[in-house]
Amino acid sequence: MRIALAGNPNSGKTTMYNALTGRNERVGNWAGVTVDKKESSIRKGYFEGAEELIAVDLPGAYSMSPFTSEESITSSYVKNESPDAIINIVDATNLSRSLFFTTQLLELGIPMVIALNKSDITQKKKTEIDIRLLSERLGCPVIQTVSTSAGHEGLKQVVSKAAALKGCEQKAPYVQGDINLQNKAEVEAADRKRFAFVNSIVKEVEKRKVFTRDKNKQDKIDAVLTNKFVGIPIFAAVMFLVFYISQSTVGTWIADWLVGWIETFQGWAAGMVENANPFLQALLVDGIIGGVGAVVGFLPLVMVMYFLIALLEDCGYMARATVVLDPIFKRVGLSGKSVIPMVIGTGCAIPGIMSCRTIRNERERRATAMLTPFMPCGAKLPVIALFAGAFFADAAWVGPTMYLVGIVLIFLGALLVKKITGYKFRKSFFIIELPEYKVPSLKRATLSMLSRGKAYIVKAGTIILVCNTVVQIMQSFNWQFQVVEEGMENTSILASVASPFAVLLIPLGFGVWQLAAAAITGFIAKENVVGTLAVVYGLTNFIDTDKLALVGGGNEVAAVMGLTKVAALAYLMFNLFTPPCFAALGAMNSEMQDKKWLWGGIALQLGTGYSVAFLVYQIGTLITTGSLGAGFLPGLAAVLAMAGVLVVLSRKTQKTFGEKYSLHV
Ligand SMILES: Nc1nc2c(ncn2[C@@H]2O[C@H](COP(=O)(O)OP(=O)(O)OP(=O)(O)O)[C@@H](O)[C@H]2O)c(=O)[nH]1
Ligand SMILES: [Mg+2]
Repeated sequence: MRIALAGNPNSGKTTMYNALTGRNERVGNWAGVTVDKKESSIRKGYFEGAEELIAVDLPGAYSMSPFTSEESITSSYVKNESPDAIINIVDATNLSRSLFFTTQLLELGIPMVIALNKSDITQKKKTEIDIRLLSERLGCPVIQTVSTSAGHEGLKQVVSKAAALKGCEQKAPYVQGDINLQNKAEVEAADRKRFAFVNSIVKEVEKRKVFTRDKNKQDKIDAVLTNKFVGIPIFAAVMFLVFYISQSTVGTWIADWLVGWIETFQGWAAGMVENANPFLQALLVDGIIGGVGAVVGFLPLVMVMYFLIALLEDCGYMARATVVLDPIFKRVGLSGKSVIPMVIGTGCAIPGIMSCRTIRNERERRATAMLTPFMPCGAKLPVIALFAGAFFADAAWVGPTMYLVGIVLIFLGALLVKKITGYKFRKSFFIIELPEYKVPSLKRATLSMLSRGKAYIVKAGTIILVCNTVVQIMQSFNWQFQVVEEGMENTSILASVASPFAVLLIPLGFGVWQLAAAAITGFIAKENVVGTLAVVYGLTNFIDTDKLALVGGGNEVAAVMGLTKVAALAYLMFNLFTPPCFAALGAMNSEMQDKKWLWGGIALQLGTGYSVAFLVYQIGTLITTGSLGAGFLPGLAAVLAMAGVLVVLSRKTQKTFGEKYSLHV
């Protein structure tokens, strides 16, 4: 039999689901973590009886009349697929809000048990709830539970009660008469009546120690953290700390330590296969062990960051941060929650895009998924470092400028998306609900870190590995499948594939096949850019292709590439702000679930990268030399054509929306 877990957001449904089934679905200390239906069978320890029980975890909902897409998953599931029983998870700390949905569920006539969850918190706060009376008033069993402690007696009782109820009839305590659901006033009046009914029950059954000191303290902290003026500086400081710990101290210590070990191991392995076949040596020592080394050097930074972010999520801070940032993000058509994908995206765009899940509004979610890759990810750092080292004497402004440009592009891109999708005619419902503060759980943070880190490791281990091999072959062989000799790099397969693209890049200041080739391998994975440049320019003496770093000779590297500073900057930005990598596009695809949005996103990224590089190169060249760079006119034509498409698209939207929303008298 099938048992649905339904209730308000953040009431602990997924926590209970994980406890009952032994699964490991994502939980988080805020509303709207689960967005899909999930099902799995309940472990035997929780009930007696031979029949298989299947638990169905649903997204949280405040009401049966849905106004977000996740809520409609929930209401249509319980209405149309009639589960055999419902466990209604009620957040005991927020009884009156929860029971609104409860009374609606009870009207469906599906046997139901109420799990009065988070009862550990109510106990601590000395809030008393008269379970017996509540159960009597609602006409359904009520059981206290604590989902966070697996094996809790309450969980067993809830499951066996739900199983025993199959086929039983329960009488709904409140029935809403027939109303016209299209009529807003009627619906509101009915909702108000229901609230009055619910409040009358709550008054009877609940005795709060009016505002405990604890609650006051929380409110005071919230007043500061979500304050209009200090909230943002606090957020900036917290983020600075996260980056400082993960990128400059703890993360780098772990990385250095690991890389040291790998290098020792690499040396040892090289000694072992000294006399073996050179192909085997190359494959094992440089290919596999070296490749692992490159990932290991960067993974700890990402993992430490994800761990810290998970702690911030779990203790309740991130929910406050999204509230502070929401007014800013809303202006450009994003959600306060968009900040989380963007922060995560500075590690790797894939988990970043995947964390868009918790954004409830579909448009905001898709727009965020499309824009997150503009945040320079960890794989782009070696590219930035190479260009900063070779062309700008390691100037400190290069790195931060790239992040700043990324943020500006996100906002501009969001405005564009808003214009084209007619966003301004749509309301964004950001339900400001602040979860309780709590001591973050190290276990949950570790799990969250691992699941996000896994996305990166899988990418490194599959797509990148395969594509890298292909690129290696393309750059080492010519079309006759003979090994390309040094100095003859322009006869390789890669060169012939890249050359036609190079023509398109002339207006950007870098129309040569080598740079085009590196940009193309960069689409596969940004880690490749540095390695490909080293190979196609014969710079392997100056660039360590394992560590993807410049090892002295910055000026020589610059001389061999033959780029002006301005063109180098344009090339760097082109690599950073064109589509990220194949794997991230895959993540975008699965998050957006709409081909139009996916291609729109890719086009936006391509157009942005191209236009930014064009502007940087042409304007920079004009300033530094007094005349425009090569290919100005064709480049301008291309950029204007793209701008033209955007104008036409947004005009079209304005028109259709204008018609749709015009007032007919
Ligand atoms: N103290 C306490 N915390 C709990 C309990 N159950 C869940 N939580 C916490 O409540 C938060 C929300 O849990 P989730 O399981 O993600 O909630 P959900 O109902 O699935 O939320 P949505 O998916 O957003 O609808 C998490 O931080 C949990 O650790 C409980 O019994 N006691
Ligand atoms: Mg959930």
